[in-house]
Amino acid sequence: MAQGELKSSVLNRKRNPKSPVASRSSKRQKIAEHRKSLPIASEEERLIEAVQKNDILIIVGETGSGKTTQLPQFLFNAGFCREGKMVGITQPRRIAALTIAKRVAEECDVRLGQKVGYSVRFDDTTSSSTRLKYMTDGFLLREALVDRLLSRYSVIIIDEAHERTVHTDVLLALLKKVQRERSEIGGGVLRGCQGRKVSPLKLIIMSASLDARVFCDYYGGAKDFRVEGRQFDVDIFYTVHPETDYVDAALNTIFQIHSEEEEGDILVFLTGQEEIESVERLVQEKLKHLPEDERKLLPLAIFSALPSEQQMRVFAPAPIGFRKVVLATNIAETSITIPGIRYVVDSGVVKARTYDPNKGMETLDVVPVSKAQAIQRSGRAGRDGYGKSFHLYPERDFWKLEDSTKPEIKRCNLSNVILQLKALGIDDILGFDFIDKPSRSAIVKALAELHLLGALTDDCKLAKPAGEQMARLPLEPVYSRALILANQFNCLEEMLIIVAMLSVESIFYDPRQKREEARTSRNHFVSVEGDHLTYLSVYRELDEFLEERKAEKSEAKVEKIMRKWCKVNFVNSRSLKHARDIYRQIRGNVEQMGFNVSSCGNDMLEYRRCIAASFFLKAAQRQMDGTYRALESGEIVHIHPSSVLFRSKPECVIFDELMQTSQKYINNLTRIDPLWLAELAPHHYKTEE
Ligand SMILES: Nc1ncnc2c1ncn2[C@@H]1O[C@H](COP(=O)(O)OP(=O)(O)OP(=O)(O)O)[C@@H](O)[C@H]1O
Repeated sequence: MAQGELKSSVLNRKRNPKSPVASRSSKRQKIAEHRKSLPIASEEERLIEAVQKNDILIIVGETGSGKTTQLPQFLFNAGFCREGKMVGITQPRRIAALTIAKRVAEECDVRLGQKVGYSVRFDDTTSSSTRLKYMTDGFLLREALVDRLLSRYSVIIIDEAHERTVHTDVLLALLKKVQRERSEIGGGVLRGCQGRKVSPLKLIIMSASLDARVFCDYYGGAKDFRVEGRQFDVDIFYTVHPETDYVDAALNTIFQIHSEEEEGDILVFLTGQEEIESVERLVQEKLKHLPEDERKLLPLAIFSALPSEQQMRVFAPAPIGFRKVVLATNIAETSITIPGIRYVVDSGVVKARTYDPNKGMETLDVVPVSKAQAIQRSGRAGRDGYGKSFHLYPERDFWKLEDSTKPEIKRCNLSNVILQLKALGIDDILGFDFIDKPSRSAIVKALAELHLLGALTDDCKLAKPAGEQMARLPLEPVYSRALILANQFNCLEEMLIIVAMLSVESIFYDPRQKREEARTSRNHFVSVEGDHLTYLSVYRELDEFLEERKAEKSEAKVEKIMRKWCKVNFVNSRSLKHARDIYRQIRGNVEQMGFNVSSCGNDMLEYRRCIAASFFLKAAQRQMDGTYRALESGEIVHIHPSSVLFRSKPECVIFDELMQTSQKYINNLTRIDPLWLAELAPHHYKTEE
C-alpha cells in the first residue's frame, strides 16, 4: 500500500470518542491535570534551584504531595539526565519500586523499561534508554559492587528514609563517601567506569515523616526543604477506649464503613499472612448473613509472601458496584498508592522481626507501630479524593507511641551487609560512619560467622576468591557458600534448585477444606531424608513433566500446563514459577563466575553431605525428651509441624530456619549423620562433640 493511501485512510476514519486513540488522549489530559494539582507542582522551580545549589538536600513533605512520582520528572526536565546520566530512586520495598515506576511511565506516556524503569532482585526492566530508575535500596547497594562510584547516576534519591531499613542505612553512609570521592575527581574520566565522565553526585533524602534534623546533622548541616500541603484531606478517628481484640475491632470497623460511609475502598493494616487470611474468611462468612444488595464487598489480600502477580491484584479497580477491602501487612504502608482507597483502618500493631546474634535466632513479635508508621498508614488514604483514617486505639495512646521504628541495622543479621562492605573495600567495619551504629557484639558475631564460612581471611580481609564470589551472588552468604561447595561436591545443579526453592515462600498450597486430600496427593514427593529433598523432587518432577511436553512451544501453553500440574499436586504454582525464575538467574550468575553446573543425579548421599558441609552452623541434635538442641547456640527447639520430618524425628538434622513464634521452631530440614559435622567442618566441630 502506498504511504499516501494509508495516511488518508487514517485521516478519513471517523473519530470515535471511545476509540483507543481518544481514550488515551483523555487519559493523558487527566494525568496532566492531576500532576498540576499536586502540592509539589508549584514548587518545581524552587526545588530544582535547591538541588542545583546543594549537593545534599533533605526533603520532607506530606504523604501524597507528589515527592516520589514528580521530583524525578522535574530533575529530568531540568537536564539532570543529559549525556546518558540517570536519576536513581530507592524504595525499601519491591512492590513500591514496581508500582511507582509503572505510574511514572504512564505519566510520561512511555513504555515501562524505556525512559522509566525499575530494578529489583530477580526482576530488572531497565534498558540502555532508562533515565529514571526506581529500585530497591538493596539493588543499588549491589550495583555499587560493580560500579563503586555509581557513575551512571547524576542524582540519587533515597526515598522513605524514615523506614531505616538496613540497606538504606548502609547507603546513607556509602553515598556520603561516594559523593566525596566523586567531587574530588571533579568531572574527570575515571578508569573502571567504562570511560564515563564522573560528575559530582547530588544526593536527596526524602520522607513524609522524617525527623529531618537527624539527617541534616549526619550530613554536616545539610539543607532541608519542606513541601507544604497535601492534595486531599484525611480525617483521623480514634477509638474512645483501648480495644481488647484488634482483629475483632477491625472486622467491625470494616462493616461499619461498608454500611455507613459513602463509596470508596478500604485498606486495613494487620500483622501477617495468617491473620489476613483469617480476616478474609471472617469477612466472607459475615457477608453471607447480609441481604443480597449489601454483599458487594470484595476482600483482597496483600502480604510479602504472596507472589508479585497476586500482590498486583489489589491495584485493579473493584468490579462496578463493589467495594474493595484490601487486607495488608505493612508492605502497603509507605510509598504506594492503591487507587480507590478512601478509608484506612489501622490496627495499631505490626509484626517486627528481631535477630539475636548470640542465639542465631529470629523472633517475630507483634508490637505497637511507631508514630511515623501510623502517619504513613493514614497517608494511604486521601490520594485520589478526601479520606478517613480509623485508628483502633485511643488518641492518648497515639501520643505514647515511639516517634519512629528502631533502625533495622540494630536488629538484623549483619553478615550480608558486612560482606558487601568488605567487597566495597571498606575494611574497618567497627569504625564505619553508620548513622546509627549496630552493637559491637553484633558486628563481631557477623565477622566471626563470615570467617567460619570462608568469606574472610584470619585477619578479617575479604578471602579470594571465595569471599569475592560470595559477595557477587545476590544471596545470603550462607547460600552463596553452599553453591561454591556444591561445585566441589558435583551437585551444583541440585543446590541451585534448593536455594531457589528456599528463596520463595509457601511452596505447597493447603486449602483448609482439603488439607487431607492435599497431603495424600503430595505424598509421592516426600523424601524420608527431609524437606530439602522433598522440594528437589517437586522441582524435578515438574521439569520432567514439562520436558515430556516440550512440543508445546508457546510460553502461554507451557504455563497453562504447569498451572494444571500444580493444581493437581497442591503445589503453589506462582511460588514454583518464581523459584524457576530465580533458578535461571542464579544459574546465570554462577556460570558467569566460570562454574560448570554438574549434577549428582540420584546420589543423594553426596548431596546430603554437601548440605551438612554448607550449613554446619545450622545443625540440631535430638535430645532424650524428643526436643532438639541447636548445636551453635545451645537453644532448645522443636521441629515445625509442617516439616516432613515432624513425625520421624531423626537423630541429627540441618535446618534452614530457626524462628520463635509460639515456640522455638526449626524448619526446612535434612537428616544428616552427626559424624559428618566433624568430618566436613573440622574447623568448627571437634570429633568428641
Ligand atoms: N499508581 C498510581 N495510580 C494512581 N494515582 C497515583 C499512583 N501513584 C501515585 N498516584 C497519585 O500521585 C499522588 C502523589 O504520589 P507520590 O507517590 O508521588 O506522593 P508522595 O509525596 O511520594 O507520597 P508518599 O510520601 O506517601 O510516598 C498520589 O497521591 C496519587 O494521587
